[in-house]
Amino acid sequence: MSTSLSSCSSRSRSASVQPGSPSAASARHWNSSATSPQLVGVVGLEIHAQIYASTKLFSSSQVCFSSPPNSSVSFFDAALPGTLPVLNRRCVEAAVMTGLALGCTINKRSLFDRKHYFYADLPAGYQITQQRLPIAVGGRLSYSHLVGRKRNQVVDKNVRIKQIQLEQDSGKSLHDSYRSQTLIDLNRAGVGLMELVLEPDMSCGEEAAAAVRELQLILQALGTCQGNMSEGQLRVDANVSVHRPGEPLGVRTEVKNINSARFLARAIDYELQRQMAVVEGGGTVLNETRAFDFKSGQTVPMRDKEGLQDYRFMPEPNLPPLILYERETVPAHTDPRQVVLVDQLQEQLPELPRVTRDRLVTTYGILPEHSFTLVNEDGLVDYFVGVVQQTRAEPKKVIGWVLNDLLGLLKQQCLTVSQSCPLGVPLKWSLCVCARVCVCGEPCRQVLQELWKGSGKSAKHIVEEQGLGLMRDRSEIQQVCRRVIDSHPDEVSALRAGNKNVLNKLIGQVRKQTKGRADPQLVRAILEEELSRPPFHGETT
Ligand SMILES: Nc1ncnc2c1ncn2[C@@H]1O[C@H](COP(=O)(O)OP(=O)(O)OP(=O)(O)O)[C@@H](O)[C@H]1O
Ligand SMILES: [Mg+2]
Ligand SMILES: [Mg+2]
Repeated sequence: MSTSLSSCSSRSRSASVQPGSPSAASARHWNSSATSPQLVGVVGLEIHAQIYASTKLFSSSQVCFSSPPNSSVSFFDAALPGTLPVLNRRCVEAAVMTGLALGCTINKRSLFDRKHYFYADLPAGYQITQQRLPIAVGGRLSYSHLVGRKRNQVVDKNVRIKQIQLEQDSGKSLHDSYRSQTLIDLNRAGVGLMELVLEPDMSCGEEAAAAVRELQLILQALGTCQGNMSEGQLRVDANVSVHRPGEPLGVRTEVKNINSARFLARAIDYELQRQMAVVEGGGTVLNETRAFDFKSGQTVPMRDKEGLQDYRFMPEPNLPPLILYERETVPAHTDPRQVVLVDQLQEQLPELPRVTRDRLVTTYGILPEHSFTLVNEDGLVDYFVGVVQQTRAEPKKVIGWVLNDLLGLLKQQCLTVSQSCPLGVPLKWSLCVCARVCVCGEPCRQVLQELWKGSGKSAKHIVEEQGLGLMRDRSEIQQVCRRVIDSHPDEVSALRAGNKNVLNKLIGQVRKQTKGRADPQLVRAILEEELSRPPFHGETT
């Protein structure tokens, strides 16, 4: 196979080129030795985001992930004859907010349609969706991914959004292999979904995973979807094809219902490899629906979706067109409860993750890659900002402490910052104490570990009890500095020869020998002072 998928950066559309334009795709990828260009991957996603609402899209049944099977099913959800849909205002607002945040045009008039298919967990035999005229069109999802050996170079990319449509979720089929039965749970039937259809602007699994992670953050910031992929709140269908740049797009396969960003990347890259092998072997790719088997890491054809689907779309006769307004266009005497105002929702949009990251970098001078980690972890931005404000410690020190020590502990316990409440409050105070007393490093880690055990002792108490406070005694530190200088002759000569970077190594040694307690600023000052003196006779020059 002539194309490697180890990295998509060489084959992906770069930040400076308008995504999706044929010229962008044909501008590179030519194999200098070959007469025809190499095959490249094309990826387009359909993302189903479950709307964060207390009730379903067209009924008043509760939405609850963990309720007992079939305990939240209204007559309408079960498709009993004579029942009618009543549109949930909250779902409409969520779709409008999502569209606005992604720069879409909001259609002031949109329509509902029936999409028919036969499946046991779809009792009506059709799903209500928005095929002809969806609520939002156009728009763009900007995302970044970190590349480079240390993953510290930020590459910005864009993917165009074709449309966002409101639709119903289906029920769930639960397969009981022991009894050879399939059981149906209709709790999910009729839950509000936003289907976001993305244009085929991506070229590999890594890009698709980064785009989905960014969308997840945006939806969470908006509060329109909780975005928990493992609970199925965000499910992705990956459309994948290969072609030679300059030629029409290849036949796509659709890998259905992927519920983790990591699996999404793996499924797409596997599927690209598979299709490239087919095309290079002279075969043709079939337009089929496939599933990802995470155990084998392979995609396999789905038996139930063989052949071309005819959904027999028709207008939904029980729902009038959905009309949205701006404040100025609301007709007189309209019931305000029946009105969704687009301009009002626009004003209510919160700060989006991209803006938060930029703000963290400019306000606190932290590295861009650190701003990504802060924003990616639920509750960590507020935590970081709170600690900086309360301690007035240098943000660069706080970020080191938060990312290295706090996150390490949280990961061990499989917790997020928000979940660590009620520990959150004492933790914040412990950070304050640590920032004042011992700045960062090993002593802070010890304090945190003690607090985590829940002994009830305060951070200050632990610092005093274990003698973890910052060491500020000049003569004590000077002695350690001298010992370190004497035992590192090569480093000292390198420093004296002008290699200033070596100083950090010596500072590190002093901190190590004092178990991280020596005040780093004092250590630096003493080392510089000691090393500025002319060497004694016999000492390395
Ligand atoms: N050649 C291609 N290669 C990869 N992706 C493609 C290609 N052509 C279209 N796509 C992607 O396929 C998706 C099509 O989604 P859309 O909802 O319009 O139709 P569908 O998949 O036929 O319908 P359904 O909603 O029933 O799955 C889009 O995300 C689009 O970007
Ligand atoms: Mg679709
Ligand atoms: Mg599809």
